[in-house]
Amino acid sequence: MSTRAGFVALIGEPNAGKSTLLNRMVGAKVSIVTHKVQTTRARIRGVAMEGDSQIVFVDTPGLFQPRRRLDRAMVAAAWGGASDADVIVLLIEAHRGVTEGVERILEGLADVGQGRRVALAINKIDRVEAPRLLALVQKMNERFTFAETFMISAERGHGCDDLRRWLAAEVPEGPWLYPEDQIADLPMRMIAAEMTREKLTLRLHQELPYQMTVETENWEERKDGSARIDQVIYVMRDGHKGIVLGHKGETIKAVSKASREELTEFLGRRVHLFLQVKVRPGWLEEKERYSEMGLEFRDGDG
Ligand SMILES: Nc1nc2c(ncn2[C@@H]2O[C@H](COP(=O)(O)OP(=O)(O)OP(=O)(O)O)[C@@H](O)[C@H]2O)c(=O)[nH]1
Repeated sequence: MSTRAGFVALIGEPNAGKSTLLNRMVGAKVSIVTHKVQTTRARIRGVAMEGDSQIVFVDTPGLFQPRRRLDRAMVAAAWGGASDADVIVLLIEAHRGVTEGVERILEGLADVGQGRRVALAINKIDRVEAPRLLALVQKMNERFTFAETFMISAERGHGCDDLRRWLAAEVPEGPWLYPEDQIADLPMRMIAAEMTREKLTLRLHQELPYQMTVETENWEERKDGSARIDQVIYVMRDGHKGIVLGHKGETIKAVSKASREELTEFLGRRVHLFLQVKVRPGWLEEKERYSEMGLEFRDGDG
């Protein structure tokens, strides 16, 4: 059996229906709530299995929420997740057509999308009549050479299976990136890590060592209905460790408490959260390796 696996960046304006589509693709409810903090990190939104293919969806936060001063470097960084992905899916809304936001994305694609597979998915087709839809398909394809165009309704499911099958065939041949038994709780692990990261960011402000990552190492469902979550905060240098721990461990304690409270509310049950800080000097190299796959920090994060 030859397996396939790869990264798919789902891009589109806010409200285009990315979350709805993702839930369809992944087949489970995945919602990321920590959008308060602007990071340019490509994070994993979910993993879909289709036949022998593993499709890992990443998103590119910050891309479509222009900041007051959005310089070139930030735009480039924000596109990072998309430019590292094997396939890009641009999601637009049928009834809104080529909006200003879509124009901006098309401009970005002219750079980033060159030489890579980009699919167009026109969503919310339930909201328009066929002639208007076809005109939009034509207009968009005149603007960019899409590898394929899909007309879908993420909410009702139309066209979603076709899109998933197409993506499954597009991702490169290779071993799966996640063990099958971890896929189900992967989004939750990511969300939990993101929550802790957010608390660290809020707590440390400018002091935050940007070369830092949080990983959920272990997630255990306990018989009493609570969850035990072990996370590791990786920093680059010993000095950073001190910053994260804080005076007498005050910072890490406060972060742990805040993150635990949010997780408890999010999960609707008791959470035991264990945080550890580890120095991982080799992380930068790993970071580069990972970012090739659209996985980790981009420079300019934070
Ligand atoms: N009519 C219609 N509405 C849809 C469809 N797909 C999504 N929606 C609605 O569009 C709205 C936005 O969907 P989301 O999935 O939250 O959009 P998003 O792109 O993830 O939005 P952000 O998180 O803001 O980036 C929701 O109210 C959905 O119910 C569709 O196929 N048809």
